Amino acid sequence: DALGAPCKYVPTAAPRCTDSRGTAGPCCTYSVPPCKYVYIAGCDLATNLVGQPLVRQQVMKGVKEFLQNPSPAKPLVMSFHGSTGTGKTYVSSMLVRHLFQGGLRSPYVHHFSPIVHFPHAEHIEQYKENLKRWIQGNLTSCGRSAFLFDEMDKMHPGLIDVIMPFLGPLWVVYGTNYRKAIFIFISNAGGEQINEMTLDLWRAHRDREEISLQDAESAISKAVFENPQSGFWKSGIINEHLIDFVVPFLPLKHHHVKQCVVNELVQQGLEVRQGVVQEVADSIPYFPEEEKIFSSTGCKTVASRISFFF
Ligand SMILES: Nc1ncnc2c1ncn2[C@@H]1O[C@H](COP(=O)(O)OP(=O)(O)OP(=O)(O)O)[C@@H](O)[C@H]1O
Repeated sequence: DALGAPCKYVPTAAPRCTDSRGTAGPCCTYSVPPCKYVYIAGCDLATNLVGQPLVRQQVMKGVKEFLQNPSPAKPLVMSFHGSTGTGKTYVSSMLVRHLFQGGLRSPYVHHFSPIVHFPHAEHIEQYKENLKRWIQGNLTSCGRSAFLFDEMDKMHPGLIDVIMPFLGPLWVVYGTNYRKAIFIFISNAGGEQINEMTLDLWRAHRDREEISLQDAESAISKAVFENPQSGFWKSGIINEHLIDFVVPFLPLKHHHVKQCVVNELVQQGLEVRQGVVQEVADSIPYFPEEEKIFSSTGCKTVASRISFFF
C-alpha cells in the first residue's frame, strides 16, 4: 500500500540488529537490509495495530527515512502520546522486536521507567550523571542502540534534558556514533487534549482520523511543555525541536476494542466466539458518560477480561 507494506512477510522473519563480534562492539549492524525491516514492521503494524492509522503513518515514515539512510544526520527521536491502553507500549515493543534480537531483552535496548529508575526527587543530580554516562557508554559500544523512556509524565522535570546532547544534529559526542540511535518517549501527557479533539470531531460528525497532525502536535507540545508535573516541563528537548515525530494515539472505539479481543483470542490460541468478543468489549467503560463512544482504558484490560469470560 502507500506505506509500502503489503503483507507478504510473517513478522517472525524480521531482520535483527546483531553484532558481528558477538558481543557489544562499536557497530551493531543489521543482519538484513533495513528496507526489509521497514517492510515487515509496516506489515506487523498494518495487521495488528488497531485504529491508529496516524500512528502507523508517522512511525513508518520516521523509521523508513531513518533506517534507509546509512548516515543519518541525527538520531531518530519519537514521542508517543495518548491516553491509557491506546497502544504506545505495544508499538514501541513491536518496533524493537523487529529490529533487535531478543526485542526488549536485547542488550542494545534500554528501557527507563521513572518509578523504577529515578524514584527519588532528591537524587536528581545523581540520576542525571548516571543517565548521561549510561547513554554515552552504550552508544560507544553500539551506535544502533534504542532508548525507551516510559511514563515521561512521571519523570522529574529537568532530568531528561541531560540527554539533549545526544538528540540533536549539531553536538559531537564520541564522533558521529550517536546519530544512529533511536529514542522513544512514551507518555499519557497530551492524551486528554487528543481525546477532546477526537470527541469534538465526533460531535461534528467527522471522522476521528481527520485530526491533523499539526493540531495534535501543537496541543500535545503545549500540554507537556506547560505542565509543571511533566517530565518535559520547560524542556530544551521541546524548545529546541529535537523530537522528530510527535505521535498522537487516538482513543479507541467499541469496534476497535472488539478487534483487540479477537487478536488476543487468536494469540492465546482460544476459539473466537462472537458472544465472548461482544461481552468483553461491552464490559469495558466508555466515555463520554452518556453516549459511550470511546474506550476509557483503550484495549488495556482486554487480556485480563478474556480470562474472566472464559
Ligand atoms: N491500538 C491497539 N491495537 C492493538 N492492540 C492494542 C492497541 N492498543 C492497546 N492494545 C492492546 O492493549 C495492551 C495494552 O496496551 P499498551 O500497553 O500499548 O497501552 P499504552 O498506550 O502503553 O497504555 P499506558 O499509557 O497505560 O501505558 C497491548 O499489549 C495490546 O495487546
